[in-house]
Amino acid sequence: MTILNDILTEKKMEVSKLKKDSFIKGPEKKVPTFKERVQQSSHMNIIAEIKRASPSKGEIDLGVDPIVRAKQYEQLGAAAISVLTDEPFFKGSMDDLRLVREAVDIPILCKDFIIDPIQIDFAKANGANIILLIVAALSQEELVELYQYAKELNLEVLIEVHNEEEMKRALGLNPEIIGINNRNLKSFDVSLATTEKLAAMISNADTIIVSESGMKTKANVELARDAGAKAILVGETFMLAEDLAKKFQEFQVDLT
Ligand SMILES: O=P(O)(O)OC[C@@H](O)[C@@H](O)c1c[nH]c2ccccc12
Repeated sequence: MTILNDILTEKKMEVSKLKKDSFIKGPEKKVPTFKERVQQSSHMNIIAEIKRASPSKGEIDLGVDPIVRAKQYEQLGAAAISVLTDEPFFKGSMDDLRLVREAVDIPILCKDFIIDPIQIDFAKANGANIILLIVAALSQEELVELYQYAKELNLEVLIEVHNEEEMKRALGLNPEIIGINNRNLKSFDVSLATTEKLAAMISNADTIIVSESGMKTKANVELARDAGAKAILVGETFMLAEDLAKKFQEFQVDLT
């Protein structure tokens, strides 16, 4: 059993308990899209993550105040904020997402393992603007269905891939945003060569490439940029940074 299988088993149980008519909808906020933010910026676009814990790292910062942290990220110029909402493995919650929604006016990514449309409704009700679809967790049919459903709800979709086969499947949707995860979900090993290898498969210059996971140094970010990434997704390094502002600025490398 891989960790992804464990997570998906748990997720199925969670989904079976969700009921559409029980959602309390927060007020809708008009914020720019992630795509617009990327198109208007000349430096590396940062999706800054609120990550309390993870299966690979264990506890990172269980007690983080999501409101304070989200405001910091926004002030530092984040293009978007990623909020992990999975509870069993990442210690996040939809409450975190809702609090962040109230605190900031930039797009928010609901970072979870989505396997059912009801989770997309739930994410939207709590203020998400972007959802994550992990190709490795879905059949092609499920991927297409969930992608279209999210689009109908006016959400942006980050389609995440780890290998060539998944990239081919993702490209079949002609998506606007593709996330390349540098972390191998089975071994947890991180290799930025994944971004280099998979970004080369994308021929549509309008596709926004997000290099995800394992960004630790400015050189890592430059490598992702040189491979074609216009955005990076950063969790651990920001959560553990002694000087967040300094780290953040270091990662906002020039794209031109
Ligand atoms: O903490 P890191 O190494 O900077 O990684 C952030 C993000 O890419 C990672 O949290 C992530 C990428 N894809 C995911 C899917 C589910 C949960 C988590 C993730």
